[in-house]
Amino acid sequence: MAVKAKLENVVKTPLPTKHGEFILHYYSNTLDHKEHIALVKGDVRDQEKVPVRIHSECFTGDVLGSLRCDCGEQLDMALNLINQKGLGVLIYLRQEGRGIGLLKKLQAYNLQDQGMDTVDANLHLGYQADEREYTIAALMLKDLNVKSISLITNNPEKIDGLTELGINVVERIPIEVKANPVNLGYLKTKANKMAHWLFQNPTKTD
Ligand SMILES: Nc1nc2c(ncn2[C@@H]2O[C@H](COP(=O)(O)OP(=O)(O)OP(=O)(O)O)[C@@H](O)[C@H]2O)c(=O)[nH]1
Ligand SMILES: [Zn+2]
Repeated sequence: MAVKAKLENVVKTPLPTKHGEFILHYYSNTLDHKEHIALVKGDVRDQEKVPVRIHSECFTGDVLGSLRCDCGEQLDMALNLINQKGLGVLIYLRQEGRGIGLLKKLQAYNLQDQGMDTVDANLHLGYQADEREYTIAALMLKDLNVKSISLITNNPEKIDGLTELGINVVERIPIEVKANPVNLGYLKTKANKMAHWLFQNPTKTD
């Protein structure tokens, strides 16, 4: 696929975090002009099977600790995993609400409180279940010169999307957090309607 967007690695700076030391790479781009970030651990250049997490922004989960979803815990888990391995990349993509934005996601939450699931709420608002795409993530991985990746995900669409964009995904690392009473229905919908690899270990179901 021909990608016309231009991406520039504008700033790199060390970032010590509670999960360990990373180098933060700030990117600008001509596709959506948003501030996408890569947190890089170790020298990933020309490496095979680099652990990569592509995290989609979730203000409510990542910043506020919302229990409605699994995003915040997945973010912590992914950074810990990459730190432990001493090598890897966490890409923080500004695709809030599976690409529909914060306002629409909050409206979707209200629809879910009226009985819709996370997929039907998106459809009701006039969107696809998932509006995300991964061109910018693929360009960032190309800029970082990783040869092949082990993608940290439960989402088959992410693997397909990146592969179509020319990223060599050679392995998957699961990232399943323990469900809580608030997000259990949401996670079951992701498993049943969005084909996420969740609840596959019988000891993890309710
Ligand atoms: N529209 C909408 N977006 C949501 C909802 N709950 C979480 N999100 C967003 O979903 C995105 C995260 O998607 P997930 O499906 O949890 O995870 P994923 O990144 O596709 O898959 P994994 O790699 O397996 O974690 C973030 O952008 C969240 O803001 C919801 O009910 N509706
Ligand atoms: Zn979330």
